[in-house]
Amino acid sequence: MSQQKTRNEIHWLTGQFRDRSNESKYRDYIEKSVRFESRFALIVVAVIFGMFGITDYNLLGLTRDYYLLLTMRIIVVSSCLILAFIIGRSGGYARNVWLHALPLWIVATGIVLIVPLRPESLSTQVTAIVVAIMAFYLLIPNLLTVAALASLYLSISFLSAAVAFAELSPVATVTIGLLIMVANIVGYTALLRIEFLQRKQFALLNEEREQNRHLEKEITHRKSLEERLRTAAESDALTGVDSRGHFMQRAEALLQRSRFEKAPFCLFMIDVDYFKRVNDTWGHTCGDQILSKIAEVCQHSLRPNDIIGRFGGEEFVVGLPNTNTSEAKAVADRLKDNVAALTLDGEMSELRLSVTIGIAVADTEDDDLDVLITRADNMLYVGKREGRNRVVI
Ligand SMILES: Nc1nc2c(ncn2[C@@H]2O[C@H](COP(=O)(O)OP(=O)(O)OP(=O)(O)O)[C@@H](O)[C@H]2O)c(=O)[nH]1
Repeated sequence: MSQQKTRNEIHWLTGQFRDRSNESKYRDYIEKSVRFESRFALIVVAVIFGMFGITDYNLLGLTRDYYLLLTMRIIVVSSCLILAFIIGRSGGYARNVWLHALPLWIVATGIVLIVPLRPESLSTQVTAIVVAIMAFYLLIPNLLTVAALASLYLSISFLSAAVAFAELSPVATVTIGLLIMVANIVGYTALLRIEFLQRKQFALLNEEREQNRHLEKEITHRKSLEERLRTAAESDALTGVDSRGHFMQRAEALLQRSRFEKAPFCLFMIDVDYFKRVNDTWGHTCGDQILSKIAEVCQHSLRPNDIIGRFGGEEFVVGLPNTNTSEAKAVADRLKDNVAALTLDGEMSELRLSVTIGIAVADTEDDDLDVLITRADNMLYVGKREGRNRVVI
């Protein structure tokens, strides 16, 4: 936060960000509008500056001085128009600041050159100077430092030209000097304030964008965390089938629906035979791998609408909506055969696996999920007692 504060610090004298990269970003940000405004302002300045040629003619007639003034005005006007065109196309405010400074210096030189050619109209020119200083600061979009330097150049050159060519008295020199100074102070202060406020607004906008980006990242992170938590809660970590809790929820919903639709519903309890031996012989890690393989085989032996969950240990539970007794028997046989056909790699290739399956069919409206599970469990134990590797209904 304090790093951001330092980055957004504005120099009290220049009205620019102390941080160069931030200042450069700000100039890039305003470049488009500055280009447009500069072009517009330069065209207006060129037109006004050119129009004063009419007053030159009225005062001087077709004299040598008039032609000199006219030449100077044509140079200033065409320079402004050319620069307006260039700035409009490629006036990068961040890198080509000189391009924005150049018209100010050209216009300032043009104004100063009027003094030796029309010294008798000095009072009008003083007014024009004050207006020009204000325009430099406030109307022509520019950096405070650029505007201030050009204004200073205009002020000092004008005053020197006035003293040299218009034979100013010391009192008049001081009065005009003070007037120009005040114009500079007012212009400088006003532009400093504008620069300051605009950069503050830019900094606030950036802060807001940064916070939004941060928030978006946080939301994405939380969403993925939520998703991971949900998956972890809903599925069994080892086998990837439904966790017991999630299976119970889904099975309950399927059972209700079957009742509503008056459709049959079956439930399997599946238990891997002699799994303790597997663990004892090959170790728990191999036991885990085998369990997840069996779960995979079971899943692939079921139909898309059937659901399977891990009930605990080496026991799985399956819910079969829209399934009658004979269909359930067929599915269970297929599942049992697929497990029996399962071959493992390496040292365990000789190992033959089998499962015993107990089936319960929802008969009456009163058969709830727990009743079905108990009944399927009983069938499972019958199967175990009768020698395992079988399906019992
Ligand atoms: N590797 C592994 N073993 C498990 C896991 N959960 C339970 N078991 C083991 O499964 C075995 C179950 O043994 P028993 O309940 O005696 O049953 P069984 O040996 O399969 O014999 P029957 O079910 O009677 O055919 C135990 O040794 C448990 O430790 C598991 O997540 N991973």
